[in-house]
Amino acid sequence: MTHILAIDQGTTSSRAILFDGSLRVVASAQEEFAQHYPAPGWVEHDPSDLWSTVAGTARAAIEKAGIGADDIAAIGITNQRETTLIWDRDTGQPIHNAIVWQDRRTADTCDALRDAGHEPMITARTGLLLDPYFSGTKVKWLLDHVPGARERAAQGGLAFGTVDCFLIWKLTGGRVHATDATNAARTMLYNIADGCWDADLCALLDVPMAILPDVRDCAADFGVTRADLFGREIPICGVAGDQQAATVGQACFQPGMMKSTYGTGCFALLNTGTDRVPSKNRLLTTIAYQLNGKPTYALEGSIFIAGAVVQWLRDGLKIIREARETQPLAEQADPAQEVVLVPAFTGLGAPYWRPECRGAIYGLTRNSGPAELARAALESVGYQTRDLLEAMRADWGAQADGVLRVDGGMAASDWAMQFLADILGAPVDRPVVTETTALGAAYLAGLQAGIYPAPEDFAKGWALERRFAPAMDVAVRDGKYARWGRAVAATMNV
Ligand SMILES: Nc1ncnc2c1ncn2[C@@H]1O[C@H](COP(=O)(O)OP(=O)(O)O)[C@@H](O)[C@H]1O
Ligand SMILES: O=P(O)(O)OC[C@H](O)CO
Repeated sequence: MTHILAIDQGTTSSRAILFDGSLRVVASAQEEFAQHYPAPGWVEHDPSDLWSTVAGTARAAIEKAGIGADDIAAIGITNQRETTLIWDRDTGQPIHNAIVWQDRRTADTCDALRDAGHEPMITARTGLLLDPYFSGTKVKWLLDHVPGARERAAQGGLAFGTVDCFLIWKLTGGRVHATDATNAARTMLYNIADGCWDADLCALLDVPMAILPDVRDCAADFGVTRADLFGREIPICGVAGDQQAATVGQACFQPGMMKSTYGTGCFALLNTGTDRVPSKNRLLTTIAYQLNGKPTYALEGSIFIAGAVVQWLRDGLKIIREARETQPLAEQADPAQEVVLVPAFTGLGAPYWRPECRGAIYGLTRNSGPAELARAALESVGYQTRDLLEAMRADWGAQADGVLRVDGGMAASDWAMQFLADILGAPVDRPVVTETTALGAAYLAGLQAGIYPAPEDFAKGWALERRFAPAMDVAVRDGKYARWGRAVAATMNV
């Protein structure tokens, strides 16, 4: 029993990756699933798609590896965060589609809570800002809108969970209703200072506490799978939200260490140790991981559009066929043109939090073409990251170690990573293993199962593939960043 199965349930696909006893990838499988947009700004997932792609990819990875369930010591789960499900405890049937983190349907509820003066209390207790992004208002929406849900919840017949919690329920055949502290921290119902569900917040959002799951450490006992799923009961030993799992996978265990993951969006986390740092610059305060009952905190900056801007070049503008074509295009771009793209396609996230904002392009000339747009798209990801790091520096001073560890699909772009280092004026480190999210989940499970070493020793195994050192002239960097700042300000004023 020397392998760990990591389940990574993401926004657009589910992945299963098998790691061996030395944390090497042995086999993996991935499956995309449908996105549902029932109304403008609404995003849903069919819970049966989440479950079938997880079960299917897990079985496929095991088969590819040519091992048996007996060789798997434990399962680690990592997941898209905040996405909200409610199901019937008796039948296991979800009462509605999952409401996805990107969904904006509860914007009015958030506005009403803000107008009533509740935001400072919510932020002080949860570390979050009032935004439809988080689960709390989505739970309220489901209970308010699904016929009979409130009555059934009052009788104790319903269970709420984020995706990890739903998968644990399904994997254990309804025997375990539990989540981990990192996922609980994204619900807007969990008090990160006291480490418990907050009765006042639940009352404010009209959420009966009987529907809430048990909250456990990231490396803990989450029960065993149904024997019929993989041929044997396998213990579930590790759980963390995907950005927190990436923080673990990047071995950012020391205060001051930072990672940024470039997938569809970009999420940067700065480890602040045992300090629960309140942000004065509209970042989130969250739990990076929780081991042995002790939370380690982080400041988080969340950007909703990163790799998605490259998808837009491909699927919207159709000026590239594949994401990697952005690199040669950016290299060809006319240095004299200063095209700036503000990719606020779904509003602006941290540190602006302007859900109503929409994207804009500045500085077009008759000579502007695909090359200049591709460069502006890649640059926009660097600028947005600098916005986050400026806010982190302001919140936490010079204690940050100044090096940014990167991962995610877009970290494959050398051009984007070099620009990132240039515009940050700081080194950007890309590790050998960029599947850090699954690695983090596997590590947490293996730690609990006793087959992986303590965090200090795991951190020694982190290997650098390439460091991108800043090479841009300081005056050029400052000029470009100032121009970005003016472009964002103009976009917010439209
Ligand atoms: N070589 C590349 N250059 C630029 N962007 C890339 C490159 N490779 C992948 N991407 C972008 O990375 C994203 C995919 O990363 P991934 O980590 O798989 O995302 P997610 O888990 O959010 O689906 C896509 O948005 C894609 O446009
Ligand atoms: O599924 P991803 O990788 O897009 O990550 C989504 C985040 O967890 C949302 O907070």
